[in-house]
Formats: sequence, structure tokens, C-alpha cells
Amino acid sequence: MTRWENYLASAAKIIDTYSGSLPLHHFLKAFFKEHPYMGSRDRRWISQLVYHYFRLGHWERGLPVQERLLAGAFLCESVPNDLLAALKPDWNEQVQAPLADKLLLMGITLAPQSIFPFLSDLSAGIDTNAYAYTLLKQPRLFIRVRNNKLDKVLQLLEKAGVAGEVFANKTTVALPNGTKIETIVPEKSWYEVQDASSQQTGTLFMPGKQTQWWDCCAASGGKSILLKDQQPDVQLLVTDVRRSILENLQQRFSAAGVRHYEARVADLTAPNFAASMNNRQFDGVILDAPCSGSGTWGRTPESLAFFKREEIDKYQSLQKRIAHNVIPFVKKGGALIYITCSVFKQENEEVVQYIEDNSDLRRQEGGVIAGYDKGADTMYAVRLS
Ligand SMILES: C[S@@+](CC[C@H](N)C(=O)[O-])C[C@H]1O[C@@H](n2cnc3c(N)ncnc32)[C@H](O)[C@@H]1O
Repeated sequence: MTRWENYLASAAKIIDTYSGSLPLHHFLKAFFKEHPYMGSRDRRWISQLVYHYFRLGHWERGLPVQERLLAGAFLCESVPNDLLAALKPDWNEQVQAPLADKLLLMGITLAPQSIFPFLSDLSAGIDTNAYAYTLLKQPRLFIRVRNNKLDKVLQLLEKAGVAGEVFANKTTVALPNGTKIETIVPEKSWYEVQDASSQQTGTLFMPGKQTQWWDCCAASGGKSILLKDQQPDVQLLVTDVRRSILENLQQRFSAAGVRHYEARVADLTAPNFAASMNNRQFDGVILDAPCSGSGTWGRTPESLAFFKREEIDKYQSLQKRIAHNVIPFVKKGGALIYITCSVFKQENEEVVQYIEDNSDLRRQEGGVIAGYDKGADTMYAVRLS
């Protein structure tokens, strides 16, 4: 077997044994640990083949695995490479061609619906074709530059030979995937790794000076750091149901130089939750809800392959329960920022409708943040007041 055939065989073995219960990158890590003779180049090729396989979504799932792996390598790559040169030289010559030409060469069709079968569930305003086809492409890496360090960060990137695209807001920088940003910019307080769409949710915060804010599903605190950067003197409560993620948050806040906040574990669906809040009232509540994560499936394409439609209903009922329990803590005249990284209307518009139907809060602005046109995630964020 040639090296390239070996790569295909290893990728096929991974796909046969992967059940979707672990994130793919964890599974790959464990697989390579069991196969220590594979070097870093082998690992990169095999991982890429597996990721591209999953990027094809639900298209022709019955094809022999190795055939589908090659189709992924052709349709998801845009630069000629040694694997295609060895195994499919005529495809390699056309790898830079537009998708339609590639499909013609392969003699196949690739309907958007065949990649992503849930197109009728998408939120209004998402371009279904553009969205489905961008799943074939790995999204870019984004940083949010902090503390006016754009010039310094750009100098370091230039020195490392990395071309970054600076967005008009002068804080969002897109980088090629795989950029070792933590090595290139060792000063952690100069930037946060944060997707461009996630950064954009911050335009809805508008925190006043010395106002009280609650990031109620804070995870490791991406939105909270964004909020504190806009208004360092907000009084901030962060909660999450997971203790371990709040420990990450504390480390991340400390590296980012974020101080003066209160952190605690809270299950927003627990019967005793409201009592534990002691009638507190907030000028702003960020509800970045647990969701399907479907807007980020470009980064985790394996999720698309294993997702079951019924899960949308489960997420919606959790989101409604959490929203219902959080609403009483928004001060009169205050704001609730409802955010998901989902593309499904059931998790987005329908939950906002539920909030409006069950409170005095009304949608002020926001909606879908389409990331697919700039190599970013797709999110949904609405400010209600
Ligand atoms: C989408 S993530 C939040 C991401 C975060 N805001 C950020 O920007 O990094 C949703 C979070 O909700 C938390 N969560 C899920 N169910 C919860 C519950 N019942 N009560 C509180 N938090 C919950 C999860 O642990 C998860 O960290």
C-alpha cells in the first residue's frame, strides 16, 4: 500500500469506529495515541480526510467509505495537494475550480438539501443554498483584539508571516486556520479567540456605566469579557450549571485582566433557583442559551452527521424553561439579550416569541448573524427590553 492508500484506510477505520458520542477531535486524539508510529504529517492528513468526509453532511451516506473520503478531499479542498495528485490526478488539476465544475467532472449532483436535510427549519433570513454549501468549507479562526493593541498584534503577525484580515471595526481579525496565535502573540491580554459572529453579539449589549449585569449561562465567559471590555465598571454576576467551566472562566478572566465580578454555580431550571437569587434585579441579562450549536457545525461537521431532528424540540423546551425563570430578574426598562449559536427558528424566533408572550419584554433589535459569508459561525442574537 502507498502512503496515501494507508491514509485512506486509517481514515476509513476511524469513520467505522466513531460513534459520535465524543467530539471528533477528542476521538482522533485517542486514536493517534493508540497509533504512536503515525507522525504529525500523517495525523494531519488523516484528520483532514475524516473532517472532509463529515463536511459532506448527509450526501450519499451509502457510498463506500473510501470513495466518499476522496469525494470530500476533492470538494472541500481548494489547493492542489499530494494526496489527490497520487490518487486522483485529474481531480487534483481541477481542485481550484468552482463547485459546479467539480461536480460536473465527478458526474454527480450535490443538492443543498442532501448536505443539510434540515433546511426548512432554518431561521428566516438565512440563505439556504449559501449556508448548506459553506458547510463544505472549514470556517476561519478569529480573534478579538483588546486594549488597543491592534498595531502590536499586526506587527507580530507580520513578523510570523501570517496574513490577517482586519474587519472594519478594527478589533476583529480573521486568521488562517491552524495559526498558532498563542505562540505568535504571547501576551494573552491583547486578544481573545472569539468567532466574528460571537463578537458581533456584543453590539446589542450597550451597557451603561455602573449598571448591574448577569451573564446567566456564562460557560468560560466569552460574552462577559466582551461586556467588560465595553464597560469595565459594570457589576457582573456570572453563573453556569457546570462548576468546571466556571473554573475555566476564572482562569480566563484572570489572564484577560478582568476583575470585580461574582461567579457561582446555578441550575436555572432547579425548583429552588429563584429563591437563591434573593430578589436581585439586573439592568442587563445575557442569556446565551444551551442550544444545538448548529451554527457552528462548520467547525464540528461530525455533529451534522449524528444530529437527530427531535433534539431541536428538546433544546427549545430547555430554552423556554430557562427564559421563563430568568425573565423576572430583568429590571423594568432593562434588557434581556437572547443569544444562540443555532440556525433553527425553533431555537431562535420561536423562543423570542415565547419571551414576548410571557413578559413585558419586546424585541428591539437583532436577529440572525450570518457568518457563512465571511468564514464565521452563524448565530442569532436579539435585544429585548
Ligand atoms: C452556549 S453556552 C454559553 C457560552 C458562553 N456565553 C460564551 O460566550 O462562552 C451555554 C451554557 O449554558 C450552560 N447551561 C446549560 N443548562 C443550564 C442550566 N440549566 N442552568 C445554567 N446553565 C446552563 C451550559 O453549561 C453552557 O456552558
